[in-house]
This record gives sequence, structure tokens and C-alpha cells, in this order.
Amino acid sequence: MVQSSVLGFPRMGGNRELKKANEAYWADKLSRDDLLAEAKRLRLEHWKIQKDAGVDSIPSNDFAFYDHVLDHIQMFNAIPERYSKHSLHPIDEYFAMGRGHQKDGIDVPSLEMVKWFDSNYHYVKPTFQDGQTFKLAENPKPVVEFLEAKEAGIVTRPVLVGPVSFLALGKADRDQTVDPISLLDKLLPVYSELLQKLKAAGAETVQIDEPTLVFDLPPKVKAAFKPAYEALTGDKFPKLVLATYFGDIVHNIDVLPALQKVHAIHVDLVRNPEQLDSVIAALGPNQSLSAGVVDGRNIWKTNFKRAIETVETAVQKLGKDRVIVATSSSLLHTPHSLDSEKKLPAEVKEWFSFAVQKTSEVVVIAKAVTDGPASVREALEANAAAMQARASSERTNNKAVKQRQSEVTSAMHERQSPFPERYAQQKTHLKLPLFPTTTIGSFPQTKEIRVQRNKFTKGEITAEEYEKFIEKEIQDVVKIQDELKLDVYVHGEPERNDMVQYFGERLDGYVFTTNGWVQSYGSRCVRPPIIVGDISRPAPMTVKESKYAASISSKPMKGMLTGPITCLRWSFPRDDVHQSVQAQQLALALRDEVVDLEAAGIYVIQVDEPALREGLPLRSGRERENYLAWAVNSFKLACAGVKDSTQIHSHFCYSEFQDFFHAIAALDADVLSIENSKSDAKLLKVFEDKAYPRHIGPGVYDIHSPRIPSEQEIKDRIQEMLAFLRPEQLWVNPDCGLKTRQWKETKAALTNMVNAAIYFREKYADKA
Ligand SMILES: Nc1nc2c(c(=O)[nH]1)N[C@@H](CNc1ccc(C(=O)N[C@@H](CCC(=O)N[C@@H](CCC(=O)N[C@@H](CCC(=O)O)C(=O)O)C(=O)O)C(=O)O)cc1)CN2
Ligand code: MET
Ligand SMILES: [Zn+2]
Repeated sequence: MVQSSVLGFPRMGGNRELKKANEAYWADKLSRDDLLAEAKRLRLEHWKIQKDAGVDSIPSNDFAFYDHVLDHIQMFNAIPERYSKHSLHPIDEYFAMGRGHQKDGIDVPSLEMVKWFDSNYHYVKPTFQDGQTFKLAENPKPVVEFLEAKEAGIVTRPVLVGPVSFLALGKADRDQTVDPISLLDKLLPVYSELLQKLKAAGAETVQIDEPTLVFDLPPKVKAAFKPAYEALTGDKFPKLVLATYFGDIVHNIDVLPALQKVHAIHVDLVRNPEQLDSVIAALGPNQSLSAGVVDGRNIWKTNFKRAIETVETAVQKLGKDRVIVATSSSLLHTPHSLDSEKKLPAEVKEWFSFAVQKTSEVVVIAKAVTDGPASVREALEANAAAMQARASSERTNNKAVKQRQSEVTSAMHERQSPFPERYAQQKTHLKLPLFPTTTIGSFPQTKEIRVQRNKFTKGEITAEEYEKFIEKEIQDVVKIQDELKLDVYVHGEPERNDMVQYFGERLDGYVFTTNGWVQSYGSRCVRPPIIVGDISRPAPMTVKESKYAASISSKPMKGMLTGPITCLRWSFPRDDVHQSVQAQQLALALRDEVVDLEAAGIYVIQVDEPALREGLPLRSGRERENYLAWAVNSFKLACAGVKDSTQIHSHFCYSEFQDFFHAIAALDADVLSIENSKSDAKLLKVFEDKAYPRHIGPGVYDIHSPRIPSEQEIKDRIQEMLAFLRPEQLWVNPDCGLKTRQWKETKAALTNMVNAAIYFREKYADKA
């Protein structure tokens, strides 16, 4: 029979219990025992949900306090000495690697955190030493959690990150030269030991994730699969289901013969349905296919008819015993349950499926194929009705939006004049000093701000009271910027819950959840708004706050918008029209906002695009070029409606930009601010040819840590930049917004930053 399976379940809990427990533990408000107990309770609850839904293969070890890659770093003892030398309790050592540790005389920053493939989830990068060795932890987490589930009567399928991906997703530590994949021989015995322990504990099957198979792989990495899976398959090991996701593996299909002893290969058939035939053809005679047909990355109900057809195609070739119905990826990227959404319009709620609902979907699909459609007739009929209702809904189509899109011209993407002419006007208009200082937009989102917003959302305070509160926050932020002597001010974004959700809530074509949280990193979560139809802007979204801020200050006030690509990427997009169409609709809505800000007297406007790099297709080639063409165009369309004298800024963070800078340069923004301080100034190499023509502020300090950078440190950074960039084109700013910081360290860090800028301003006074 066709089995059903889930590749991973969200960890946070229906009410973000894990976030709250972690943060309480970090603040010394929850004991270690209580934290561990809460985690155990959540794991059990999540297994039960899947068991009750009837899922055959339920994952374990998908839970992580902070990040699952970090779990592996600790379990294999790939812990850099700067963490291990303090003999912290294992869980504190773990958090020290994830988020840094400044306590009891210890001061160590976190390991690097980077994007998980093309998602808004971030993992902790394994960081290896020359001479790296590995050792399996005494009580490996996957074994402990397998036994925990077993004790509760649930036999699970443990999930591991595979050895090739674990190495390939890592890097050499700073000042080290080791090529991670060369460590395979040392790592395999540890995996072997772990898999045997899992088998001894009773695990029949283990899911081993090798998502790097969707990349273009360097030959050395590609060649590592054969020895790895020869070493880890055979009678003494559990059966392995090797999982890939977020792309196709057709370009690496020649790796499959080396994987023939692996029980099953999992592929993402939501993202790349066309890979089905090639993968089936490459399977060995005894191998099974795990067909990822329920989307782990989006919230749309699965189209049962289409999914069943796909699975049937596989069954015809392989037989029912060699096909597994699965989620396309872990459900980590979807919110917990639709049941807690009380405010969604009833019509659209019918179109959605969150993690809890998706667990039932895999079961229905598997049953439909095993026992025939009649066995699940009701579910299939309800599903078909929902598909039909969505396709014909008034909400999805807006004629005026389509009309406007048809009238977009190429001239609408270009500013009136080239940069030198624009800059000449901006210079006289804005009267900025050399080395102008600014921040990226947000100031600390204090507990008080969140509590007031929560009261307003619940109707406990009136709109007027909330507005007064926000105005007071803006006044405070302006006053602080006066004291700090910054040059270009921001209003601080106190009215925004999140830089994407805030816009989603103000645009037609979107709906939003009240509890649809998804983990972004560590304990930080987002509630991606959902694009259900054609997007338009019913009214200005940010003008009131920016105008108010400008009215109480004599300095230039920077307006703050989230760009079309970031709005798209950090929302749940539609799956019924191409993303380029949605991006253009967002661009047109933002274009109106940009023009309205200018008309309201805002002459510096920042349009953030931190997700531009994340949207880049994972493999090089034509698909990437297509993406860049429409992505760059949508940004330009959003910004180009202003006069030459209005200065357009854009901001980039959370990605590596060295190999991507040409795309950022193509945006033609007057000023860029770009994260720089964590990557050992790798970014600056891009400017080696000294050809970048416009203005730019590579971040001068990391905002992720409460650590206060000294004035000297910041001066050193700026000095380093001056080797690559002209003094006339440099801005001085932090790496990113300050919303996750406290006021105390924010003021101290910015004081040092402004002093450093003043030093260079005086030094280069002749350039002014
Ligand atoms: N969408 C998105 N993706 C992004 C980023 C980003 O800023 N936005 N930045 C990068 C890093 N990722 C990040 C993701 C989240 C957060 C973050 O700060 N999240 C906050 C939630 C922000 C939010 O939506 N806040 C709401 C709701 C706050 C809340 O929890 N309220 C309480 C009630 C108030 C209280 O008692 O505190 C509740 O609902 O229970 C608001 O302010 O209104 C968190 O997890 O704590 C930061 C960075 C990359 N991806
Ligand atoms: N303007 C936004 C902020 O300052 C940009 C953040 S990029 C993740 O928070
Ligand atoms: Zn940023």
C-alpha cells in the first residue's frame, strides 16, 4: 500500500510556546528543567497531531530549540574551541553558538547564520577547523527523541541532515583553510555509529536530508555521495529515505546509481513536477519514490485531483509498495494550524491548509491511491469544490489592476536623468555633509510598543489613543536623533509589526492571519501575509507617520518602504499567477506610495529589498537571468516616479552579495546601505575596480548583538572602506534596522558611529 509521510513539523507550537520558553530561559525567568519540560510537551503534542491524522511516517528529531543544523554541529562535536572551552552546560553552549554569550565574564559572538536555501528560515553555518575531528555525543538527540516518542507509543522516522549536505553547507572557520567536504572520511564513522544506535533503539527507517542535491555541485561534493552512502547502507543500518527539496535533481541524476542501496529517494514535486519521469527512470529495481506533493512552503490547499494523478503516475511504474506520499519539504515553513484563525474571511479560509491540515492531506492522498477514490469521496468532493470556488472567486481578479499593468511602459522604469545630474540636485536640495550618517529605519521595538499595539488590535484602546501613542514614540525617536546628531532621520517604524506584514495589511488582494507564525531564526518569527488576488493600494500606507515625523524635525526625514520583491518573498504568494505578475502589481502600488511621500515633502525615500538575493533561483542559468530581469524591473518601476531631486535609497542584508552586486547596481538607487560587518569585509572586494558610480553605506557595525562597537573599531571599518570607495560616495550607517535591540546599546553604538563619521568629515574637509 501507499504510505503517507511528513518530512518535518513546525517546532514553535500553536501559540509560539517554544519562542516564549526560550526567551524566558534566556532572560533567567524560566529554569532549565522547565524549558526542557516544555520542549518535551511540544514534541509529544506534535507527534500526537500527526498520529491522530493517520500519518504512517511521523518525523522525530525535526524539533530544535534554535536550529536543526546547529543540533548536528553539537551532536558531532564540531564545536569551535571558543565555545567549548567554557564548560557551559550543553544547552547553554548550544545557545552560545546560536546567539552569542555575554555573561559571567564570557564574551563570545554567535556562529554565522545564513539563509536556508531560498527560504526565509536561517540556519547556523557549520564552521570547521584545519584538523577538525568529530565525535558522537553521548546521548545523541535523535536517539533520545526517538525513544521519547516510542515511550508514548509512537514509532517515528528520525530526520537527520545527511553528511554531504552537512559539510557542503558549512565553511572553514576564520583563518582556517580546510575544505569542508574533505572531512567526509572523518565524519562518516560518526554517522555510522549514530545510525546503528538508532537501529538498536528500534528505528526501522531514517530520513536523511541531502537538499544540496538541488544545487549545481562542485565535482568534489558530487563525488562524495557514493562513498557516503556506501558506508551508511546495509543490514546493520536502518533503511534510509534520502530527501531533496526546493528544486529538481535532474542535473545531478547521475548520482542516483551510487544511491541504489538507499531505500527511497524523496523529490519535491510541487516545485518541480517535471522531474518525476527522470527520477523514476533512474531508480534501482528495489528503490521507492517519496513523492512530495503537499507543499511545505506555501499555505494553499493541495489540489487533490492533481496530486493523486501524480502519485498514480508513479504507482503505475513502481507499484503501490514503492511509492510514498509526502510533504514536498518539512512543514517548518508553514504556520501551525488554520483552526486558530478566527478572523479570516470564511470564503478564503476554505482555500488554505496550514501544517496541521497538511498532515491530513498526505493521509487522504495516500488512501485515495491505495483504496481508490471512493474511500475518501467526501474529502475529494470538498476539495474539488474549494478549488473551483477559488478559481472563480471575485477576489482573485481585479480588472483595474490588469488594465494598469497593460499600460506599463519601459520609460516608467527609468528616472528622469542619470545619476550625476540627479545627485547635483539632491546635493543642493538636501544639504548633506560629507560622510552623512543615517540608520536603516527601525528603532527598538520595545515591549511597551508591542503591548500597546496588541491592546489596539484587541480593541482595548481606540485608534486615536494608539495614534497618539505612536506620535509620542516618533517624537522620542526624533529627539534622540537630535541628541545623536545624525544627518538623515527616520521615524523609527514604531507603527509596524513587521516590514512585510504591515504592507500586506494595507493592500487589497492580501489577507493576513492573527496567529500564522513561522520561524525565521532562533526564537524570531514572522506572520507572512497571504496574497490571494490582484494587488492594489486603496490608500496611502506610510504617509501619515512620515509626514508627522518630518513636521517635527528640521532634518531630512527618510521615508521607509519595503520593496516589491521583499513583499512578495516574505508573503505567501499566489500559486495561480506567475510571481513576476505579482511583483509588478506590488511595484505599481509602491510607486503610488513613493510619489505620495514625495508630494508630502519626503525627499529621501528608502525602498528596502533584503530578499532580492534570496529569490535568485538556486541554480545558475537562464532561470536566474529571467528572475533578475523582472525583479530589477519591479524595483525600478516602484521608484522611478520621483523628481531628480528626490533621493532613492535601498537596503540589503541577510545574504552574501559579493557575487550578486551587479544586480544591486542595476537598481540605479542613488544610495545603498548594505550589510557588511559580519562577512570580514568580503563585500568591499567588489569595489576593487573603484568603478561603482553612486553612493553607498556598507554597514559599520553588526546590529544582531547587544555588543557596543567602539569608536575606534568603527573608524577602522571606515578606513578600510576608503581603500575601495571615494570619501565623497561613502555613507555611515549600521548593518540593518535596530528593532531587535534595546535602547541602551543603540544609543551608545550610534554615538560612537557619529563620532567616527565626524572624524572623517574633518579629515576630508577639502572634499566637501
Ligand atoms: N518578514 C520578515 N522577514 C525577515 C526579517 C524581517 O524583519 N521581517 N528580517 C530578517 C531576519 N528575520 C527576522 C524575523 C523576525 C523578527 C522579529 O523581530 N519578529 C518578532 C515579531 C514581530 C511582530 O510581528 N510583532 C508583532 C507581534 C508582537 C507580539 O508577539 N505580540 C504579543 C503581544 C505583545 C506582548 O506581550 O509582547 C502577542 O501577539 O502575543 C507586533 O509588534 O505587533 C518576534 O519574533 O518577536 C526579526 C528578524 C530576515 N527575514
Ligand atoms: N527598514 C527595515 C528596518 O530597519 C529594514 C530591515 S531589513 C531586514 O528594520
Ligand atoms: Zn536589513
